[in-house]
Amino acid sequence: MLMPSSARQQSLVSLANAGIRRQGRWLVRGVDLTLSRGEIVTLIGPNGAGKSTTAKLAIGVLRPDEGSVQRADGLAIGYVPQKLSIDWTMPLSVERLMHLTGRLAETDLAAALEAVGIPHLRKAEVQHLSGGEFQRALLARAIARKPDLLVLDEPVQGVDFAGETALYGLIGEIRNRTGCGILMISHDLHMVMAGTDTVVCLNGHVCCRGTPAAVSQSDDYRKLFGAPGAGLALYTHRHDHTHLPDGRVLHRDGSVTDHCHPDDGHHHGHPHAHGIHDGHDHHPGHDHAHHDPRDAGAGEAHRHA
Ligand SMILES: Nc1ncnc2c1ncn2[C@@H]1O[C@H](COP(=O)(O)OP(=O)(O)OP(=O)(O)O)[C@@H](O)[C@H]1O
Repeated sequence: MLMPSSARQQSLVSLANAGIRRQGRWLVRGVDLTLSRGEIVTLIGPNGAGKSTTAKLAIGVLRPDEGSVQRADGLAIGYVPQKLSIDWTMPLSVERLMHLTGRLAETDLAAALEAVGIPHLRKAEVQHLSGGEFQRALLARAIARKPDLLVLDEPVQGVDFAGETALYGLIGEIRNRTGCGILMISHDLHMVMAGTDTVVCLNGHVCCRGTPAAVSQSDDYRKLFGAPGAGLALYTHRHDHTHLPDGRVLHRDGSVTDHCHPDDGHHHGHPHAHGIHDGHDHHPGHDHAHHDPRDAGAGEAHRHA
């Protein structure tokens, strides 16, 4: 599934004026959306805006009552739903969770757990996993079948800010490595991963769309979320250095120092991103106090031990 450059623009799924009506009410209507190989599209919108419904339309769980949905022939889909119907009173290992949606070859199961960084949790009980570990297990299950299209409904739910960054990094890596297209759902723009190509803001209909930065500036987005969108600086800033596992810092010019430089674009009061582009790894001794990025002028305070 490596991505030849010619295949990059291949459309995987396309919704045209799609709508779903239930009990006399349109849950979503007039949705136009195209997702290509190698692309990350994130649906945002308030509760009940129709994000999950739109994702279900895209993967074919729901058929449109209006408009059309086209999928590439033989499209393999990996889906991580928002909610799972699991009997939490029954013991369930990660390995069995992986097989629940269909028997997996041993090599694919092992490779998927390795890819999401939890091979050691193979026999662990799902009930005992942390939020981040559980999301990784679900991601492993979805990628084990080598999907062309990965649909992730709130993949960072129950995960703290640092875990969220790591998960988004992982999702970006999966996209880069496999070339799959990714349709993600988030509640709000501040949760959107840095590598998102297009944000589609839903509120029963498509209220606006564009790059994360463009959407943050749109009047429709601001009306809907009542936020100034200042937090989007968070997603556009790129680090020019990487924290090595031993705590030292590798700079873009190849030099290695014990600490960050004050002008590294990484310090107090500086709008700051963690994303798939920045190669920024967290490590002990690098403390972060995250402000709510929806606050105007929000940044991130760092304390380097
Ligand atoms: N089968 C159904 N019958 C009737 N109404 C439904 C059905 N499925 C969903 N809805 C309603 O459609 C609306 C959109 O639901 P959906 O789950 O797509 O929203 P969402 O944007 O994903 O919300 P959230 O952020 O809360 O997960 C909601 O008001 C929901 O109650």
